Amino acid sequence: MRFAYPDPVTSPLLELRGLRVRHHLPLDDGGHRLGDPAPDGVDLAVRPGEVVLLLGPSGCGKSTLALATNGLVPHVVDADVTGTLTAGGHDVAATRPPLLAADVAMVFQDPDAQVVTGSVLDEVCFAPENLRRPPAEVLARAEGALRQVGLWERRGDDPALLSGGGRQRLALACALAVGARLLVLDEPTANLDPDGVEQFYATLRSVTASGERGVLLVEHDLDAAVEAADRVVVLDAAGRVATSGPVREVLAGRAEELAELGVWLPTTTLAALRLRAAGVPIDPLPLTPAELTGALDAVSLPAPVAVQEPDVPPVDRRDVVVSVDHLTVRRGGRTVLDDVSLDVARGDLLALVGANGAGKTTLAQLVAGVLRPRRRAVAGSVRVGGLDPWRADVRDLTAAVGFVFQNPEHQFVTGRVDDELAHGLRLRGVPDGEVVARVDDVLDRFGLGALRDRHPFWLSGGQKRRLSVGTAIVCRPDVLVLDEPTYGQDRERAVELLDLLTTLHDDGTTVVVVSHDMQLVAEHATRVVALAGGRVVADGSPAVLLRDDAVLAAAGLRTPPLARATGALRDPAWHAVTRLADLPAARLPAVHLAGADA
Ligand SMILES: Nc1ncnc2c1ncn2[C@@H]1O[C@H](COP(=O)(O)OP(=O)(O)OP(=O)(O)O)[C@@H](O)[C@H]1O
Ligand SMILES: Nc1ncnc2c1ncn2[C@@H]1O[C@H](COP(=O)(O)OP(=O)(O)OP(=O)(O)O)[C@@H](O)[C@H]1O
Repeated sequence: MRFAYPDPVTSPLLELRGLRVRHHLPLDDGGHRLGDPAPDGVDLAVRPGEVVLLLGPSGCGKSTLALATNGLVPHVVDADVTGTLTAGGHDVAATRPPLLAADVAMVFQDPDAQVVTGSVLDEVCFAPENLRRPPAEVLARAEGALRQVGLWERRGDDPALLSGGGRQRLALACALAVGARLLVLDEPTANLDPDGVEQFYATLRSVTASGERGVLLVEHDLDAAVEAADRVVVLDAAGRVATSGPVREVLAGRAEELAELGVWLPTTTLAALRLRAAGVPIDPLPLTPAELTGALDAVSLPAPVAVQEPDVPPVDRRDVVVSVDHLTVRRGGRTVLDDVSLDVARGDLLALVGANGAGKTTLAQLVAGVLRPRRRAVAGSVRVGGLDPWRADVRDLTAAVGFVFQNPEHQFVTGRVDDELAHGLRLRGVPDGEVVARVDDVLDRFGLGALRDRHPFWLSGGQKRRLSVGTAIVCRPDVLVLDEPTYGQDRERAVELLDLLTTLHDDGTTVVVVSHDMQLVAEHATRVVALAGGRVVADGSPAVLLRDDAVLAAAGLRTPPLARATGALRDPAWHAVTRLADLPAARLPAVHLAGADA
C-alpha cells in the first residue's frame, strides 16, 4: 500500500475534531477555576473555495473557536483546550501563533483590538512586512486591499481617527493583505453600512473564487450572508453542534428549529414563517427577498395589516427634549457635521442612519455630552432636557441622558459586572437598597445574573453589549442615546433588547438609536433621520423614507429586505409592507418569531 499524502488542493484548510475550550477564570488567591465549556466537542471543516458560516446564540463559543484557530486561545487567552485543530496545514497546538500568521488571517470581533500602528497604510503593510515579503509586493498588496474596502483615500490617516465602520474596513484590509489561504472573520460586517456589507460579500466571493482560499465566517446578520455562504454550522447554547450542512438545507429546511434556538434567520425566511403560520401556503421557505417575492406572487394573499402611520407628526415645540441648532463640527481637519439642526420630541424613537463616516457617532456623542468639543472646533449648540451637555455637571447630565457606546469596552470603569451597573447610581447618591434592587432587575432582564462577579472584559461580545445597555438604562434617564446597540447580539437577545427599548419608549423615555440595520429601523423606529457627509439629508417616517430610492441612494443606504420583497409584488396592496408586524399573523406559532408583534 502506498502512503497517501494530504492533498493540498482539497484537504481542509481548517479542521476541528472534538474542540472543547474552558476559559481560566482568575480567583483572588492568584489561582483560577475553569469556566463552562464553550465550544464543547465541535467538529468542523473549511475546505478550499468554501465559505462556512458559524452561527449560534450569544456566549456559545463562536469567538472562542475563532481565536483558537490561530492559537490566541490558549497562547494569549488562558484556557484548557482539548480536541485537535489543524489550520492552514499546521497543528495549532504545536505551533506558536506568529508561525501561523502567513496561513491564517483573522478579523477580530472588536476591530480596535488589532490596531498596532499610527497610519492606515502602515497598518495594512505591517503583517506582510513581518512575513518578509519584498517591499514592492507589500505595497501592491496593501493598495489592493485598501481599495477593496474603500479606504485608499484615507491611507495617511491615524486609524484611531476613523469611524467605527472605517476601523472595521481597515481590519478586513489587513486580513486580506496577508494573502493567507484561510480567513477567519468574526462579525466583520457588524459596523459596516449597507454599501460596505455589499462590498464585503463581493470581496469574499472574489477571495474564494479561485478555489484556493477558504473562509470561516461568524456573523449574526444573515440577510446578505446567505448568498455568499456555502455551508452552515450551528452551535447550541451549550456550545455543541446543533446542526450543520449546506446553507439552504439548514436555514430554510430547519428554520423553525433554529428560531427556537435563538439563532438569526434571514428576514425573508422569518416573514415566510409568519405567513405560513397565518395559513399562507409557502413551501419551500425562501432565503432571499427575490425568492420571497416569487413565493408570494404564486399564492393568493390575504390583506396585510397596515399599522404604521406613514407620516411623522410635526414636532411640537413645547415637547422638545433634544435640540440641535446649526451645529457645525470639525474633527481631525475635516468638517464632520455641517450645519445640522434637529429637534427631538418627547416620545420619539428616532433612528439615526447613514453611511460609515457620515457623522452619526459624533452627533450622538455630542448630544449625550460624551464628546465635549473645543470651542474653536464647533459652531452652533445642543440642549438636552434644558441642559448644555458640554458644560453640565456629570451628575445632572446622567439623569437627563444615558449613552451606550458603539464599542462597549469604551465605557467599562469597574472590575465587576454588578459594580458596573451600580456605578452611575452610586455616583448620584441613590440609596443602597434601591441600587441593589435596580441592579438585580437589570441583571435579570439581560440574562447576566450568573455573571455578576465576572470582570466586564471577560464576557462574550454579546454579553458586553447587554451590560453596556444595562448601565445606561439602570439610571432611568429621560433620553437614551444608543450607538449600534444590537451589534454582536443573537436574534433572541436583539429582539429582547428592542422590546425593552420599545417598552422604555412607551413609558416616556425618548430614544435615539444609531443603526445600520435597516430592517430593525423599519420595525421599531417612529422617525428616521439620515445623515450624509455630516448633513441631514432626510427626516421622516420609516414607512416612507425606507422605500424612497433617491433618499436611500443619497445617504448610501439600501431598502430593507422585507420592503424589497413586497415592493416587487404584483399585488399593490402589499407595497406598503415594511415590517414583520405588518404581516397577517392569525395564528402565531409557539416560537416567538419577531419582537414586533402588534
Ligand atoms: N477572556 C475570557 N475569559 C473568561 N471567559 C470568557 C472570556 N471570553 C469569553 N468568555 C466566556 O466564554 C463563553 C464563550 O464566549 P464567546 O465570546 O466565545 O461567545 P460567542 O458565541 O462568540 O458570543 P457572542 O455572540 O456574544 O459574541 C462565554 O460564556 C463567555 O462569558
Ligand atoms: N477622534 C476623532 N478625531 C478626528 N476625526 C474623527 C474622530 N472620530 C471620528 N472622526 C471622523 O469623523 C467622521 C465621522 O465619524 P463618525 O464616527 O461620527 O461617523 P459614523 O457615521 O458614526 O460612522 P460609522 O457608521 O462608521 O460608525 C469620519 O470621517 C471620522 O474619520
